[in-house]
This record gives sequence, C-alpha cells and structure tokens, in this order.
Amino acid sequence: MAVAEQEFDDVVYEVQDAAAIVTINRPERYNAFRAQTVDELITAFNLAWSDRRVRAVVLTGAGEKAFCTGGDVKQRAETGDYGPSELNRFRIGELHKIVRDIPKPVIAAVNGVAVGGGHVLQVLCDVSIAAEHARFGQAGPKVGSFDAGFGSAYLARVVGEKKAREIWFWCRIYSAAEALEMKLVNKVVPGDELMAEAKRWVSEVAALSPTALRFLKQSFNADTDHQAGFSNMAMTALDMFSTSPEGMEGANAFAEKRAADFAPHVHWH
Ligand SMILES: CC(C)(COP(=O)(O)OP(=O)(O)OC[C@H]1O[C@@H](n2cnc3c(N)ncnc32)[C@H](O)[C@@H]1OP(=O)(O)O)[C@@H](O)C(=O)NCCC(=O)NCCSC(=O)c1cc(O)c2ccccc2c1O
Repeated sequence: MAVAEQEFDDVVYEVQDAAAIVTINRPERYNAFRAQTVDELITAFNLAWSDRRVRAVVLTGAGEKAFCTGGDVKQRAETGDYGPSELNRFRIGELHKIVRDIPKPVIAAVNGVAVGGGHVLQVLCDVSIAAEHARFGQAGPKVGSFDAGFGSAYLARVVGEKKAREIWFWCRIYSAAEALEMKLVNKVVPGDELMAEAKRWVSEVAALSPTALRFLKQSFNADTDHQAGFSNMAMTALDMFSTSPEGMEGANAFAEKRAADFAPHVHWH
C-alpha cells in the first residue's frame, strides 16, 4: 500500500525508493521542536510505518547547521510551554515511543548540532550516521530542563554509565570524532556525503527480510521497554518543573543571552 505524502509546516516528509526521509524544517531555530513539530513528526512516522514501500526511515534536519536542538527554548521563554498542538498536548514521549516501535530501522543522519531533546532523538534512532562537522550534547540543566526517561537511562545503555553522567552533568559539546569513539554514532562521513551514505544504508537493509528485522528490533527494544515507565514519570515531572521559577530562569536566560542564575534554587531535603 502506498500512503499519500503529506504537507506539513515544520517537517518535510518524502518517500524516495525504500526510504522515508523525515526532515525537521525549522532552520531559523536550529531545528528546535515546538509542540506542532512533535505532532507532525509523529504523523510522519505513522505514515512511514503504514507505507509498504518504506523499508527504513531517515531522520535529519534542514540545512547544514543543526540536526535538532531539542525544545524551542525561545518559545518556552515566551509562553512557558512549547506552543499550541493538535490535541493540546506536548507529545514528546509519544514521539520517543514511535521511533522505537516503528518496525523498521530508523537512521539518524546527523547533519549538524544535535543537542538537548534533539540529541535524545538521535540516541533513540537505531543507528546514527554523522557529518564530520556534527556536534553532540545534552543541555537541559543549562536551560532548566532534563529528560529523566529514555534520555538518561537509554543513553547510559549506549555509552555506559560514567559517560552518560558526564554528558548530562557537565553539558559539554562533543565532536563527531568523539561521538564515534564513545559509540554514540555508527559512522562519520564528510557533510556533503551524508544523505547519500544514509540512502546507501537504506538500500542495503531493503534487501533483507522485513519480518526478521521487525522481530530483531522488537527484541532489542524489549530489554529497555521498561524505561518507558520512567519516561512517563519524567514527562510529568518536566511539565511541573519547566514552568517553575528555576525552570523558567533557565529558559529566560537563554532567550536573553545571559548566564542563568540557579543559586537561589539550591534547596535539598
Ligand atoms: C545548540 C547550540 C549549542 C549551538 O550553539 P551555536 O553557538 O552554534 O549557535 P547559537 O547559539 O548562536 O544558535 C543559533 C541560533 O539558533 C537559536 N537556537 C539554538 N537552539 C535553540 C533552541 N533549542 N530553541 C530556540 N532557538 C534556538 C539561537 O537562539 C540562535 O538564534 P539567534 O536568533 O540568536 O541567531 C546552542 O544554540 C544551544 O545551546 N541551544 C540551546 C539548546 C537547548 O537548550 N535545547 C533545549 C534543551 S531542553 C529540551 O530539549 C527538552 C526536551 C524535551 O523532550 C522536553 C520534554 C518535556 C518538557 C520539556 C522538554 C525540554 O525542555
């Protein structure tokens, strides 16, 4: 069954041969996502799931600067949330789930900076191919946010506990070469070869048994599916934390291009 291709505002969805190419298209915000972007990404992944032509999905960002920089912090500073959405919900947890559950390989083609929730997306893809100039890291604690679901627990499965804690606690930015060394990505290629390389991976996988691949993906996932429970709790916590004075200080500081002052919020019990 061929599924109709669809027009979106924040996402470009195309089917080329066996590949569904899903491009986050907000280059002026370094491909940061707002609630509408997340809705559209979920619809795009559903289209790719149902389309028998599609044997693998390539997730990438528009332009050469950014893959995705996570939540749109300027939107958050303005309205305290990630803006309007189809169902009046910010469905990032559902996006994480469909990237994992779609029974076809998902390839991140990391064409630039992958930071914050954008980095979590590349981590959740089955494999990642990076441009030489791509950069990687988590940013939540800088801007009053965190992903205590797949973003932390699954990252630790990929790079190990020590490295995952370093990545989250220090919010450093890593080069593509460092990402390859810590097994955060599968391959690094020159920027102008990235999409051709990703498409090559799709055409190779398209020759294999789709049912075998489906079972294998579900088998890999089964080992970490319990992390979806943490993810649900983390998203509830984030709903509350991101609008707190501490959370908003992070978002406002980013929008105002100043260092955040979290000192008034040191209070543990
Ligand atoms: C990514 C950077 C390290 C790049 O730095 P660089 O110096 O190369 O570029 P600039 O900083 O000059 O950025 C260029 C241009 O893009 C704008 N921009 C960049 N990122 C964002 C963003 N995330 N939102 C909005 N706009 C962005 C930037 O302002 C510049 O615009 P100008 O008009 O000034 O030219 C660096 O940009 C950076 O650190 N970006 C912020 C990264 C970040 O904090 N991301 C959000 C983390 S929180 C998050 O992702 C998140 C995820 C979830 O799943 C959630 C779930 C539930 C609730 C909350 C969640 C959540 O907060």
